[in-house]
Amino acid sequence: MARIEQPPPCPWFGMDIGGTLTKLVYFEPTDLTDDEEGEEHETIRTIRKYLTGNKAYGKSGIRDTHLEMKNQSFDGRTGTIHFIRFPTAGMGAFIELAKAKNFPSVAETICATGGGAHKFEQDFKMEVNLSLNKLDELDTLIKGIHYIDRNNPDECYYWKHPTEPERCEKVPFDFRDPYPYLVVNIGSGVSMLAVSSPTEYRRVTGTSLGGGTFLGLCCLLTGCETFEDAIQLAAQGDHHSVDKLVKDIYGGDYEKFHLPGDLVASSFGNMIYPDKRDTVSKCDLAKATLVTITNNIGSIARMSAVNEGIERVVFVGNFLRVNTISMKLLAYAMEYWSKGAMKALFLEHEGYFGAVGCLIDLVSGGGY
Ligand SMILES: Nc1ncnc2c1ncn2[C@@H]1O[C@H](COP(=O)(O)OP(=O)(O)OP(=O)(O)O)[C@@H](O)[C@H]1O
Ligand SMILES: CC(C)(CO)[C@@H](O)C(=O)NCCC(=O)O
Repeated sequence: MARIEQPPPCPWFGMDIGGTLTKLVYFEPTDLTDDEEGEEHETIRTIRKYLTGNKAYGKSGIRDTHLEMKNQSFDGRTGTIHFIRFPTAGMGAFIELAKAKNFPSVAETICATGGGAHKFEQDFKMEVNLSLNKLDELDTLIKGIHYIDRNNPDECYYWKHPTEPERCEKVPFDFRDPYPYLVVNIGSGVSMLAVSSPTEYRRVTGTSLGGGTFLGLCCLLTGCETFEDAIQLAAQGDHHSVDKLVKDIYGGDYEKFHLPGDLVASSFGNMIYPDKRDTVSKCDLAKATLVTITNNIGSIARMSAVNEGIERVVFVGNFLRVNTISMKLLAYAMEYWSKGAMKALFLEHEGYFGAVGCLIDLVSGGGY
């Protein structure tokens, strides 16, 4: 049953504590009158100024200013939603900051989702005396997708001509009547959900070969340290020398079953040969890792969509951040293997939907 209550007083946050990244969304009221600003609790003012005045927080916190949503209205208040992320490994420092900024004097509870809402619940209680109102990560993901899509006209898009660099373009997609659709959430691991209405969905399947696998393998194979570096290496690499292709096995196409010679027959299959291992570069290994993980996800997504009788597949999650290579690969693979029947769709706010779903739950008293 929906819980319909008044939202608590500001500040309003939603937090998604994932296996790799924590996503924090913050609603900044922008309609405060001078009087209200004067009366604002000092701690709220400090938090507001700190969060909205910076783009970087400590060593690894980032505010994604390009995603900011202005003129959002909740409970008679108008304001801006801000999008902030930091590595979950830094949760200790975040808890310290909440303590230092005296957060518990203005909020007793934070709405939180993701595995970390469970894992860190006791730490929040013991260290800062904050209770976590735990929400399910997939419920909030769907809620967040529906809220943002309805409130940001340019949210949904697809890639047209994904394999032709000169003609390839990002095209807006009208997502007003999307049901049924499949959500493929590529985080550390991958969850796939069949969504049949604004309130009904089912987790169809998942795979542990996800964004965490890409980054973990890249760190091992190339010595890189960050996701951004891994993606940059991949952008300069060529996977064809790492993978064994159909033409490496057939000498050309496998005609009977229409498998073109350039198709990957065996990911990393050429790395069994010492001479090939000696000639591949770090960039090639990064690209091969990216292509392997992406194609595997695309393949499971396509089979799940076929099983569910679904044609629209929406890919989200931070694995797609600054990662047009994977988006274009997914766009091509979905279209090619479904003979044009399926479409790969993408959303601008990539990894933030769970955190937004939490915020919406908070401000709507669970009744949204
Ligand atoms: N700055 C970054 N640091 C680390 N990983 C990043 C970064 N940017 C993008 N990524 C990619 O995003 C993935 C994490 O995505 P996301 O935040 O959606 O998942 P999560 O919530 O941490 O994981 P899960 O949902 O499985 O608990 C990483 O595994 C990595 O592939
Ligand atoms: C465990 C979660 C749901 C945490 O977000 C995610 O990482 C995931 O869906 N992993 C894949 C698990 C599997 O279905 O094999």
